[in-house]
Amino acid sequence: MNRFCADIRSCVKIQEFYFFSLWLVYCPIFLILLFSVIERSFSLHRNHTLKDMENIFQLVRNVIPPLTGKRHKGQDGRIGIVGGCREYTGAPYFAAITALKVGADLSHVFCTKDAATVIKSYSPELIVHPVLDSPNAVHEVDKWLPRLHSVVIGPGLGRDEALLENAKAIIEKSKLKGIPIIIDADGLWLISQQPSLIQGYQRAILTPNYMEFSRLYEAMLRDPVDSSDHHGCVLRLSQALGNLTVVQKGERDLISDGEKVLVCSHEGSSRRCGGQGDLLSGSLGVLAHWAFLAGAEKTNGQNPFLVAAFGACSLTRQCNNQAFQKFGRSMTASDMVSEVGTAFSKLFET
Ligand SMILES: NC(=O)C1=CN([C@@H]2O[C@H](COP(=O)(O)OP(=O)(O)OC[C@H]3O[C@@H](n4cnc5c(N)ncnc54)[C@H](OP(=O)(O)O)[C@@H]3O)[C@@H](O)[C@H]2O)[C@@H](O)CC1
Ligand SMILES: Nc1ncnc2c1ncn2[C@@H]1O[C@H](COP(=O)(O)OP(=O)(O)OP(=O)(O)O)[C@@H](O)[C@H]1O
Ligand SMILES: [Mg+2]
Repeated sequence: MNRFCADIRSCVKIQEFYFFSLWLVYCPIFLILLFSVIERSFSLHRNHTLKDMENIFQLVRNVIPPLTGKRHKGQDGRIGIVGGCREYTGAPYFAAITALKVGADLSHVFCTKDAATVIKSYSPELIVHPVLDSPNAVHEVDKWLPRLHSVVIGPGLGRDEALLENAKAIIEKSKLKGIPIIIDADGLWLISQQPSLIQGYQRAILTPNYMEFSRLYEAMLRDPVDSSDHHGCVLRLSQALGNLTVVQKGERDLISDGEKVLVCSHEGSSRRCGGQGDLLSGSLGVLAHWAFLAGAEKTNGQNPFLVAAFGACSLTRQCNNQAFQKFGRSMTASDMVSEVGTAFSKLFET
C-alpha cells in the first residue's frame, strides 16, 4: 500500500514537472507573440497618425505665399485685431505682433483710448487705433474693414457692455463683407451670450480654451461637456453653430468643422503662462487669410480653415517648445514671440 502511494506521488510529481516544463517553454513564446502583436498595433497606429499629420503639414506649406520680388506691401496680409482695454494690453499686442512675425505685412489694433499708447509703446511695428470706446467706434473700424483680410475679435477686449456692443456691430459688418473672423477670449464670451451672432457664418473660427469651450457648449447644447468624449463634444459644438470651425485648445488641440476632427498634439511644453492663446489667434488671423485665398486646389479639397487652424496650433506649440528649451520655468509669452520665425521655418519651410 505504501509502495502504491509512493508510486502515485511520484507519478503526480512527474506530471507536475511535465506541465511545469511545458509552461516554461510555451509561456515565453506566448508572451513574445503577445508583445509583438501589441507593438505592431501601436506602431501601425503611430505611423498612421504621423502620416496624417505630415499630410496636413504639407497642405499648410501649400498655402503659404512664396516670398518673391513681385508682391507689394499688404498683399501677404492686413490683419485687424479688435481688443485691448485698460486692464488688458498684452493680449492684443501678442496677437498683433505674432500676425506680423508669421508673415502679414500690416497689423492693426483697434482698442480703447487708454490702451492705445501702451500698446504703441510695446512696438513701433503695430498700427494702433484708439477708437473702441469712442461714440463712433463702429464707423471708425468699418472704414478700415474693406482693407483688412481677416479680423481677430476678442484678445484683451474685456467685458464692458459698451465695448461688447461695439464688437458685436464689428462682427456684423465683417460678416457682410465676407471677411474671415477669428473669435477668441472675450469675443467668445459675447458669442456664448448671443450665439446667433456667428451661427452659420462658415468663415468664422472660434478658439476656446477649456473654460470658454464649456461656456459655449452649455449655451448651445444645453448640457455640460462630456469629459469622456472630447471629440464628440467639439464635433457637436461645431455642428450646433452651423459647421463653423472650432479649435478646442488644451493638452491636445481638437479642431473641427462639424464633419472632421483633426488632432494637433505637436510637442509643446508643460509651461502654461498667459498669452499663448493670443499667439495662436494672431497667427490664425494670417493663416486663415492665406488658406482661404489659396483655394481648394492647394488644400486638396480640405476645408481651408481646418488647414489654417492646424498650422496655427502646431506653430504655437512649436514656439512654446523652443522657448521652454531656452528659458524653462521663466519662459513667458514674449519669449514665444521671439521664436515665431525659427519655429515657422522649422515646421513649414524645410
Ligand atoms: N497679458 C495679457 O494682457 C493677457 C490678457 N488676457 C486676457 O484676459 C481676458 C480673460 O481671459 P481668460 O482666459 O483669463 O478668461 P476666462 O475664459 O474667464 O478664463 C479664466 C478662468 O478659466 C479657468 N480656466 C482656464 N483654463 C482652464 C483649464 N484648462 N482648466 C480649468 N480651468 C481653466 C481658470 O479658472 P481658475 O483656475 O482661476 O479657477 C481661469 O481663471 C481676455 O481678454 C484675455 O484675452 C489673456 O489673453 C492672458 C494674457
Ligand atoms: N495642457 C497643455 N499641454 C500642452 N499645450 C497646451 C496645454 N494647454 C494648452 N496648450 C497650448 O497652449 C496654447 C494656448 O492654449 P490655452 O488653453 O492656454 O489658451 P488661453 O487660455 O486662451 O491662453 P491666453 O492666456 O492667451 O488667454 C495652445 O496652442 C494649446 O495648444
Ligand atoms: Mg485666451
